[in-house]
Amino acid sequence: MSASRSARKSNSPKQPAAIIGAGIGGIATAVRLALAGHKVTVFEAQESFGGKMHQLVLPGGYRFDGGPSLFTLPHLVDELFRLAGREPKEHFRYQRLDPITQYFFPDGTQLTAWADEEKFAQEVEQKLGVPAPEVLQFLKRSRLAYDATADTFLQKSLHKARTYLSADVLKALAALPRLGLTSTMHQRHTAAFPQEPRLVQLFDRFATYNGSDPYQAPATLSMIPHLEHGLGAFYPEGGIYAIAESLVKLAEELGVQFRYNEPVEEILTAAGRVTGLRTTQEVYDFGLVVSNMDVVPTYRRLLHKEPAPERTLRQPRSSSALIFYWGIGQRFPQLGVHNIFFSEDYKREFDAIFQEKTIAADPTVYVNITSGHTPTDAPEGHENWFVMVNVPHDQGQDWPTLVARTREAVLSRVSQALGTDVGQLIRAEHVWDPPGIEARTSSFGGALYGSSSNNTMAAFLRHPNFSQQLEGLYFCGGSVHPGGGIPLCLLSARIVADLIAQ
Ligand SMILES: Cc1cc2nc3c(=O)[nH]c(=O)nc-3n(C[C@H](O)[C@H](O)[C@H](O)COP(=O)(O)OP(=O)(O)OC[C@H]3O[C@@H](n4cnc5c(N)ncnc54)[C@H](O)[C@@H]3O)c2cc1C
Repeated sequence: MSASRSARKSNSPKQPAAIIGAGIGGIATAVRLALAGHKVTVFEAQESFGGKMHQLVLPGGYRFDGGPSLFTLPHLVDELFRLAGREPKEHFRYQRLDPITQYFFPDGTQLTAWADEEKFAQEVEQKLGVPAPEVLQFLKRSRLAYDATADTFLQKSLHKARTYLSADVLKALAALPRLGLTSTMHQRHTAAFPQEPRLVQLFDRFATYNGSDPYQAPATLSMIPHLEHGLGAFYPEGGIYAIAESLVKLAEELGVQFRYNEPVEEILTAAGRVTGLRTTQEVYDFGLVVSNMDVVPTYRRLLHKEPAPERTLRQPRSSSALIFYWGIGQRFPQLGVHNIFFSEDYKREFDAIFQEKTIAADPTVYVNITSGHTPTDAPEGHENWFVMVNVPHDQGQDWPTLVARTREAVLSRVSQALGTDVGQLIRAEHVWDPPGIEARTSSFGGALYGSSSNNTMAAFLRHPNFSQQLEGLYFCGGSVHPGGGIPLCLLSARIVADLIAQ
């Protein structure tokens, strides 16, 4: 044990803790509990860690991050290394992306989202004709909304009475109506840029960052652009998978034991508290259990003898994704790490997802390419395309038909925008659809972010980070408070560790 580690680690013996699932939330919780002095065992159903944050390699040498591709708030990863007394840069490195995103509109307009807000505003003025000061004013409002609410809604448990005793929290709650509880994100963006539907579409897209619908989600979510435009988008050295990889290494150095290929089948309880776990291999005694498994199957499968919080579990799910991983036999210098090919009719697209539970004929296409930054991710002269379309979560749709139809629509859109027959360039292919996402991660219906944030009260209706019925049971990860996405999963780990410490 290093001197720094022993200095940081708690001396008092704590009860052993079990974590169900080695997703990013489970890994971060393992690090925190190990640092607090708990002996931690992580049970993972799959053969390795990461959950949605896994990686895959296709024949021909194309490496892909399987799930997340956009990385914000990197200090939340650094924080874990610092807590362990390590210099973050020696274990995990990243760079700020500039430009952040290349946007392609159906009318042929191409717009670059530069990291610098002024430069981005100038680009919008030049390409879309919206005066730069109006764009800067919008981004400023996004920052103010973020600053007014993020600490309260993302960093604290909303389900403990003591949270509401703080003056900051009461101030944030009082600010909510002003920040937009009665209008939608789309209405907010249309009011800001009435003359330019393309800019409205660009900012509406941020609703998809937590799997929501900009035509339903409250205008308070207009704070999301600040995450990317104000605080920055980042690229980890080696890709997103490096986040999970470096944190698992840290957890192992802190003594955390990872038991792969060992799914948990039941959380054992007696007299209102957790007593242990039954896995496919053994029965274990544990008084402290943290589930990183999606909260719906945690109740339905692991706690089926206990009453479930039905109202919480019935909250509408977030969107899911259909991903085509393509090894592409050519380089496209006009593309960056993040590329968006917008559809003609954004409203149609979200109606299809959230009302009709299907995929619109002409969906917006997101293409993530990491081989420009990490050359080993594709052979020389080739690229690794992670091509994603937002889709509804699985409700028994005819996925093979939807996948085949959407593949053609995607190829048509990107080929048209790039002036090349992209289908001819595909050298390797893999597809991940909502049933596949559920099968690999246990996420209910393959939803990417747990429940959606389409409802004004969504933040309060998410499952808390602790069980209200069973002592010793806690929850982390994207299906519980504060929500899905890498930063929020990392924050869920912080909240769980704080609750356990208290
Ligand atoms: C295609 C896609 C794109 C995304 N894009 C982004 C993005 O750009 N930026 C971003 O921030 N976020 C993005 N996300 C969301 C982000 O990936 C997730 O919010 C986050 O990774 C979820 O982490 P988690 O801790 O909830 O665990 P999960 O990743 O859901 O992992 C849960 C783990 O628990 C294991 N498990 C489940 N049941 C059991 C059991 N019974 N016993 C043992 N183990 C079990 C699973 O095998 C899995 O390893 C994306 C997700 C996907 C799928």
